[in-house]
Amino acid sequence: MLFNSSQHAVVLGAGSWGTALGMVLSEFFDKVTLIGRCPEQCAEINSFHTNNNYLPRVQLPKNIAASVVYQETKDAALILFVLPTSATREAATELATIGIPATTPLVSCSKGIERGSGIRMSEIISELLPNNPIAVHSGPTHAEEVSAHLASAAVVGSQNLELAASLQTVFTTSYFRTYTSDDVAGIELGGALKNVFAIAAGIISGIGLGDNAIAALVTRGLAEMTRLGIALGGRPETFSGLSGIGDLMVTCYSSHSRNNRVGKALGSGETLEEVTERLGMVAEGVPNTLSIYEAARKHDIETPIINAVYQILYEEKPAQEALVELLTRDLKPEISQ
Ligand SMILES: NC(=O)C1=CN([C@@H]2O[C@H](COP(=O)(O)OP(=O)(O)OC[C@H]3O[C@@H](n4cnc5c(N)ncnc54)[C@H](O)[C@@H]3O)[C@@H](O)[C@H]2O)C=CC1
Ligand SMILES: O=C(CO)COP(=O)(O)O
Repeated sequence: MLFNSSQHAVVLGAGSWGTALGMVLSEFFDKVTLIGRCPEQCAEINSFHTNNNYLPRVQLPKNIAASVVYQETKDAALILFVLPTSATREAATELATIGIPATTPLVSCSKGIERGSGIRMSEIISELLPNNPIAVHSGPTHAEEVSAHLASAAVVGSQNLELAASLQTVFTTSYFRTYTSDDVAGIELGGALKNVFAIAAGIISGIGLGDNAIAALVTRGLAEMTRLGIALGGRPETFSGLSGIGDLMVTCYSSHSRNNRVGKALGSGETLEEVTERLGMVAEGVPNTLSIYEAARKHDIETPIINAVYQILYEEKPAQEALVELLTRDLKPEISQ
């Protein structure tokens, strides 16, 4: 076991998921520090043990503190990246500049791939901090439910098996169960790709279609996720697991999903600018529709649902028109790669 309870864990990101994961870690570690950006929000966490903008009505454990000072990472036994994917490179650069010990394990918990390079978050972190042990954590886990101690399961992935097993213990409580895997790419890609299908599910609700359409989307979305995910380096079986179909289902069906809410508002006629401004939190599917669409073109993979979401978000194609185009594509057998 690589960790003991007297150590200090640091979570980069004091938003909804950083706070909920901090709560999970606080059951193992004596001290957990959330690194945020806003001094007032950190003061609220330290004084009142609440984070009302992100998790209203949740009382945080007393051993969770918050700070805007990245230097707090220097004595951490474990550092989690729970930031919007657009902030991962900047945060990893900051840790490299501070000079954190090369032995500190780093865990990426964000869901997306980088625009331009098309690389995964753990690859960005390893590029900037090449000697630190690296892992990823993902699954069907909305912060609102985890912070309310509603039962959830996730998966931690690392090629370092001792690290994966140690993190499994740290990430397990009476309400949160964590499995292990060594398919780091597959885990990250499932989490990234499902965001686009969750926007599509929201659009379907927004334009007034029913349960049949969502079931078709989830099923064909899984086929598309698996096809593209394999091309980008994941293993097929991982997409049938918690970080694949598990996360796809929760975000396509749950009203907690920010991506789903973005899609629903778009389907109801709001503009992308209006809905993202109102949300006030990150919906990774919005930037990731661009990065994932570009990755699919680069690898020449057929992705009709991703293409439709891209056209609705970025080419002003009316959702109804995109839907008819999807339904009237060339006919084919159900099982085909
Ligand atoms: N909310 C959820 O239920 C889940 C979210 N995730 C993933 O976790 C990641 C973070 O999402 P949320 O916490 O939900 O987002 P959020 O929008 O609730 O919070 C993000 C936080 O990061 C802060 N931030 C941005 N740049 C920063 C920087 N450079 N340094 C420090 N803080 C910075 C923002 O100010 C904000 O407080 C995303 O990739 C998301 O897909 C994964 C599983 C569940
Ligand atoms: O990844 C998530 C749940 O597993 C969060 O999804 P949303 O960003 O759509 O809320």
